[in-house]
Amino acid sequence: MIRLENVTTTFGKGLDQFTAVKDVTLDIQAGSIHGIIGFSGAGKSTLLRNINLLQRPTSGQVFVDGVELTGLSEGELRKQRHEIGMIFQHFNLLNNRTAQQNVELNLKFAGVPKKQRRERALEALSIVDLADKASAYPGQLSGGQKQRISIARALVTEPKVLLCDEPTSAVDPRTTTSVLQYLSDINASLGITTVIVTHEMNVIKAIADKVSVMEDAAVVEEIALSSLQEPGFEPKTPIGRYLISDEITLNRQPKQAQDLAANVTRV
Ligand SMILES: Nc1ncnc2c1ncn2[C@@H]1O[C@H](COP(=O)(O)OP(=O)(O)OP(=O)(O)O)[C@@H](O)[C@H]1O
Repeated sequence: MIRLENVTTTFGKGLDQFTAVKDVTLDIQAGSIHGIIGFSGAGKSTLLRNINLLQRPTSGQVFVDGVELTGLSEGELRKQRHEIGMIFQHFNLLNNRTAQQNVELNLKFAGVPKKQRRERALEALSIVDLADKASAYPGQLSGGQKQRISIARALVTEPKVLLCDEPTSAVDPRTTTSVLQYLSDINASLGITTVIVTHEMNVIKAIADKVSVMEDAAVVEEIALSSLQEPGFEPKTPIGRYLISDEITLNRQPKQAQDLAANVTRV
């Protein structure tokens, strides 16, 4: 569904030039949840933003659902971006618009007639159980609720791909579980290919099928979460081993989000 070929992204010029993503080739399967993990500054967010060309790579190719985004004109790219939703650490909601208006904006940008926007926005809000907060302003909502509004906004154009940039970094642990549960449910029910950037291994262990480990702008290792259950399995790289063993959650099952569901309080 998503293929990056030899993607490199540099910032600045001359002596100030800095490579944030170095020659990354990556395949992400349709319908999967794919994590990108690494320490601060490893290049995770830049790589994620390379997928929808929010950050255009300096070189290399990006394919989403068979379309080479790096080969499109700006106009074609704008259309294609409706296939790719995105959520952010700090939600990026407009504070002077209601939840519903925030969600409707994406439909407006997608050229959906006004009459249909209200109904579709309410449908998207009901996926995250927030139809009753349609008239609330972001300032009246909790962090978890704001992230759910931003998930509804991302889903409203019925994208095939959902990009999540540190979606749980600004919320508390219980809300983290709730947000991950919604992302997991949405992936399962709508089949949306989901890519999650995080520096928290417990997020990856809870929700991802595979994880790309980044270090110094490169993807140094890819780990299928199911392999953590194989006796004797060890990540190949020191950073992979560190990240996997970093958390006190080593004995957790991948896809444990379902197991956690029983204890989740929706917030
Ligand atoms: N627009 C930009 N201009 C210049 N440098 C940038 C820009 N965006 C990112 N960088 C640099 O590229 C490197 C990678 O940044 P990026 O945000 O992708 O890392 P990250 O792994 O997501 O880090 P974090 O976990 O702290 O968000 C950093 O050193 C950052 O300062």
